Amino acid sequence: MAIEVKICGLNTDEAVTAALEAKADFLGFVFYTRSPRHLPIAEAVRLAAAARGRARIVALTVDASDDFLSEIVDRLNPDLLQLHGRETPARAAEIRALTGVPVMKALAISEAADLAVVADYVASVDRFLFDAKPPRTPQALPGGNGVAFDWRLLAGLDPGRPHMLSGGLDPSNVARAIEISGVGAVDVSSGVEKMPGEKDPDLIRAFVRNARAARAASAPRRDP
Ligand SMILES: O=C(O)c1ccccc1N[C@@H]1O[C@H](COP(=O)(O)O)[C@@H](O)[C@H]1O
Repeated sequence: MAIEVKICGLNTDEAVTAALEAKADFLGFVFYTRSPRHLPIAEAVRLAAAARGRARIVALTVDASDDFLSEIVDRLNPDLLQLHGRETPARAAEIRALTGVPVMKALAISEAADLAVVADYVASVDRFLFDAKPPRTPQALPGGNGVAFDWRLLAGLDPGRPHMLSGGLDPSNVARAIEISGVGAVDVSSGVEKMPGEKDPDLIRAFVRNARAARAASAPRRDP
């Protein structure tokens, strides 16, 4: 079964076109003002128009308010909300009920014990995204830092929901990451950039190609 690929932090027509032509499955738009990939909602709506029906549209938020989430959903109509902050299981369930949009909760992983919280979230979310813990520096973002974790921690894991791997992936390591972790879906942001916030169409194409060429170790769960 084909590996699913999400390209996150898209902010130009050129990058959206590259992701769509490469047949990425998910296109991510970042709504977090501290990120170099942050977009005003109107610009995300414009960029996403080309993607609708060709790839799933993902809105990434970090501890967003009800008002902000409602505005994103009303205007962008995303297929998936990526919750990349400190949202609790109760808050994730609340967001899903408020918006009616499936949610993907990002969990920060550095050791096996970090996976214990999966059980707390499983009833409240539709997908998991396993990302590295951010560096302990004042300028570090909750994600998008280009930092990897030990992919072996995910080998053989069934979190009860479809899951994606992210954190420090790039065209040179994505196939190995898939083979070691056994995941059926991967997500990338900084690994397909020339500099923070500036996507490279060639790297986007190479990432999707190399992910699809990987030998998946396990049959991935599908949908939403
Ligand atoms: O990309 C961002 O700017 C971002 C900001 C805040 C939270 C998450 C963010 N991105 C997500 O982080 C992971 C890993 O990114 P990277 O490939 O290591 O750069 C990825 O899931 C992005 O969706």
